[in-house]
Amino acid sequence: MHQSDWLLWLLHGEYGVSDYNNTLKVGYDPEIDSYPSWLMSQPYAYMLPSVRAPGAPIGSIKEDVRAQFGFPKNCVVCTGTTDSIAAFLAARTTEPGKAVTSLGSTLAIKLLSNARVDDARFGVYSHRLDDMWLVGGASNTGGAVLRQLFTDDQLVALSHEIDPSVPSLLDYYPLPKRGERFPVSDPNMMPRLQPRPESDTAYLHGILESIARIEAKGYNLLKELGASMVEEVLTAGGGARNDKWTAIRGRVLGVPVRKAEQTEAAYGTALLALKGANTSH
Ligand SMILES: Nc1ncnc2c1ncn2[C@@H]1O[C@H](COP(=O)(O)OP(=O)(O)O)[C@@H](O)[C@H]1O
Ligand SMILES: O=C(CO)[C@H](O)[C@H](O)COP(=O)(O)O
Repeated sequence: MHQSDWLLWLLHGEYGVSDYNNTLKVGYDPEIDSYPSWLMSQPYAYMLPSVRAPGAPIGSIKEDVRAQFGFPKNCVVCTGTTDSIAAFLAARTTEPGKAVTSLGSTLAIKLLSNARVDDARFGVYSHRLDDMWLVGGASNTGGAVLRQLFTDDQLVALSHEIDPSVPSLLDYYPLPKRGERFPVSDPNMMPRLQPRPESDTAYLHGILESIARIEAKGYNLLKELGASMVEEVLTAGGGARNDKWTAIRGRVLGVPVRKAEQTEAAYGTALLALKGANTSH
C-alpha cells in the first residue's frame, strides 16, 4: 500500500484500492492495464492493490470523518496520483514536448510524450497520463542539498547577488548523501561539493548551475531514448520561487524555462478530485 492509498483508505475505508500511477513502481503495467503475469503468479500477489485510473471515484467519505470535518453528505473520495505527476497536472500543460521540473527536496522531471520510454539503467520510466506518457526520472539532487548548506533566507539573499547570464565554472554533483537514481543510476555515487570558493555567492551559483546541468542531462537523455523533444519547461516546488535559478536553467537547458502558474502539487490533486466528482454526479 502506498502512502497516499493509506491516507485515502482512512477517508473511504475500502481496503486495497490504488491508481495506475502509484502502482507503477510495484510493477503495474499501465499500457496493458494490469499487473504482468509473472507478478500475478507470485505467492504475495494477493496483497497487490486493485487499480483504477487516477481521479476515479472510490466511494463516499466515511460518515465519522465527514461529521468530524464537516464535509457535505455527497462528498466522494477519488483515487490520487504521485507527487510530481500532481505537480505536472497543477501546471495544466497538455502538449507533447511540454515538461515540468519539480524542484523540491529532490529534482523530478516529467516530459509529456507520445512515446513511452523506460530504461532502468538510467532510472528512466514512463507514467501513463490518459492516452499519453509522462516520461522522466527523479534525481536525488535538489533543494535538500541546499538546505544542508544554507537557510532559505540566505538562499534569497545570495541568489540576489548572482548574475545568471555568466556561467559558473564550478563543477559539482550536489547530493544530500551517497546515491543517485537519475540520470545516472548509481547507489554508490558520492556527493561532490568541493572546492568551496571563499564567496558564498559564487558557491551557491556553482551549485545551482551544477543542478541545472544534471537537469539538462536528464532532458537530453529522454530525447536520446526516443521521447518527444522538450520545447518548454515549467517549474514547480520550492525552487520555482528562485528567478535567478530559473534564468540559469534556461541558459543551461537551451529551452524556455518559467515558473508554473500553480507550483503546488496539491493543486493538481484538487484538479483530479474535481474530475472524479464530475464523473460521480
Ligand atoms: N529561494 C530558494 N531558492 C532555491 N531553493 C529554495 C529556495 N527556497 C526554498 N528552496 C528549496 O525548496 C525546497 C522545498 O521545496 P518543496 O517543494 O516544499 O519541497 P518538498 O519536495 O520537500 O515538498 C527546500 O529543500 C529548499 O532548499
Ligand atoms: O524524489 C521523489 C520523492 O522523494 C520524487 O518525487 C519521486 O521519486 C518521483 O516519483 P514519480 O515519478 O513516481 O512521481
